[in-house]
Amino acid sequence: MRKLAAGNWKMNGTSADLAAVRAVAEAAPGGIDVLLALPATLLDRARDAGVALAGQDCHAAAKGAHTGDLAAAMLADAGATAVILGHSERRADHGETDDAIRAKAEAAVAAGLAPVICVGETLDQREGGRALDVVGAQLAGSVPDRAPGLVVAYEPVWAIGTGRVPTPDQIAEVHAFLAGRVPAGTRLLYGGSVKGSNAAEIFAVPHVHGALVGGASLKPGDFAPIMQALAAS
Ligand SMILES: O=C(CO)COP(=O)(O)O
Repeated sequence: MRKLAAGNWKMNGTSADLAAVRAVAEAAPGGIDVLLALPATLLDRARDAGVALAGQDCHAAAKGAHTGDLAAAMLADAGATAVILGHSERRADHGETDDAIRAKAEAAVAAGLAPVICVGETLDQREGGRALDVVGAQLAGSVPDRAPGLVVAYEPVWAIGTGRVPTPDQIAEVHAFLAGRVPAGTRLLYGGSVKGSNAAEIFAVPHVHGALVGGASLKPGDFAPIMQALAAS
């Protein structure tokens, strides 16, 4: 299975950052896939930068009266080949449910986009011993029956943007659990405070096929060592 280094720029990036997209493309080592989930406003302008692109959300409908939303086919038309769905920030900020995420994923598949579906427990849920129950329910509820190119990202909410990273054993437990529940060929990414300094340790964990990187994907100098660690893993 080809490994995948994915960057999630979240609500960051303007035309001034297109040079960073090109720099990531240039720094990408051979042998791994690299994917940047840019703000939708940059997708079309980055389509010739030499790196695969993803959206960060899409609507479940193909078109229509949904002010401010984007259809999966619009993202594909702008150059995306994948879309992140069900990120914990969207689950929290927009009240996205597993049902809604599954409907979006079905729309993404219909438009030819690979869905990158995020799951992950909060700190309360982990401390309550419910991490596997939570990610298992999110997975069962949000992954469609048919999803070519499916990627699942395990992103513990308490590790996102905090500098806190689960132990390799904690990541291994969740990834082994997910590996037993996803279709064959599904890549499993870890996300949450991945940096150049911890990437090699994370990529050595069984059933970790790459990373979904937030903050450290914004600067090519931070993302390059993560890509290199993945290529070397
Ligand atoms: O949410 C994330 C990627 O989707 C992770 O963000 P950080 O790498 O900034 O912790």
